[in-house]
Amino acid sequence: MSYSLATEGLGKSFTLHLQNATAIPVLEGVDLSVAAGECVALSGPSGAGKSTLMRCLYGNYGAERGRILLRHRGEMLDLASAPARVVIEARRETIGYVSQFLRVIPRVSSLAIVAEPLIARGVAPAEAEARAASLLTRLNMAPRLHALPPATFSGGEQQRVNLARGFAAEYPVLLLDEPTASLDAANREIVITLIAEAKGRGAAIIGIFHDTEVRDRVADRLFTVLPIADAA
Ligand SMILES: Nc1ncnc2c1ncn2[C@@H]1O[C@H](COP(=O)(O)OP(=O)(O)OP(=O)(O)O)[C@@H](O)[C@H]1O
Repeated sequence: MSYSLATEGLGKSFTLHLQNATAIPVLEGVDLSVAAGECVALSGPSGAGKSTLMRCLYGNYGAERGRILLRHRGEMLDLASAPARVVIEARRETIGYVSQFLRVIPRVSSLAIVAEPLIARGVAPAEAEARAASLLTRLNMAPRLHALPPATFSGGEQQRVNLARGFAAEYPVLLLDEPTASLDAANREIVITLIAEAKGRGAAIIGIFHDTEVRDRVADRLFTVLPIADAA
């Protein structure tokens, strides 16, 4: 089977520098894989390391051990050892990450935030903005909100801007961290549809879904992350 993203023996611990450099091991020997068109949901108890694993997959946290293999430009790229410029290129073209909270940039409109990844990839600004507007509208963001910076938006509105940005770009690999956490039932349904459409066009998706109904409807299988003491 060929995978869009796979980890081999991934390990990560945190070092608490202000507490005598105490090491907190979080991930050990993680072998996870996701194929094109598949959605894998990370499960496991609170504090087990699901968010840490997601951040390692996107390169926000460096992996201490193991490999993170991403199908990028037709070849398997090890994100764990790739130079920063290659990681940035992979993020532009291949792997997207919808975090739980939007990173708000002062004075930048919602439309520009959503269109930005498309423009970075070379899509003409007018087309990128049309696609951004269409996604925002699908997520029930009224046109008057498109021109506003999302700093003053509600939690659910900010999450929808973040989701529009992630889905508009049509990344081949998409990481979703609790994508429906702040949404009402109607918008939750739309996100479920967007995930199904992304799978349909061959995207590989890894998600954390605390809403078990959403998880059961979108996930093809679960990958359990266990606290290291339990896994040993
Ligand atoms: N930056 C950090 N520095 C030190 N410890 C951290 C850091 N980030 C996470 N941890 C610890 O790593 C462990 C895993 O945290 P993580 O947030 O990945 O868990 P999770 O499975 O996503 O939990 P939840 O389901 O509650 O969101 C926890 O014990 C947490 O306290």
